[in-house]
Amino acid sequence: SPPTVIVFCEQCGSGLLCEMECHEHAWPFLVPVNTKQFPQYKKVIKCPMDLSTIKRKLHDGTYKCKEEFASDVRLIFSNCEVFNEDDSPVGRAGHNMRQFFDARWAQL
Ligand SMILES: Cc1ncccc1N[C@H]1CCCS(=O)(=O)C1
Repeated sequence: SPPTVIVFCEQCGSGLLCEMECHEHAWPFLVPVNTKQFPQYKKVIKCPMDLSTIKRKLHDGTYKCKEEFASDVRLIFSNCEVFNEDDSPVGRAGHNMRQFFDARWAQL
């Protein structure tokens, strides 16, 4: 990736990812959803995404631009809205984390 993207990934992406990983409401999104625990998930959610996968992609230099990083983050939250009721622990965590991300992203 071009230097600007590398700088973003190292300085902002990884920092923002860290802030999300340690966020109080990140617990549902830290690792891929366990499809043995949630057998329907694989069928319903065509593009699973989670924070550990984004971390690996960031580290591997997969993101060509910071918007690609942002769209994977937002994919976590859109998947969450598809599978979880708004008024559920995971559903509420998803809304909370999306609001956190949107606010931090706007500050970059
Ligand atoms: C993000 C998500 N969407 C749908 C179902 C489950 C999850 N996350 C799980 C992660 C492990 C703990 S849990 O099993 O309570 C919730």
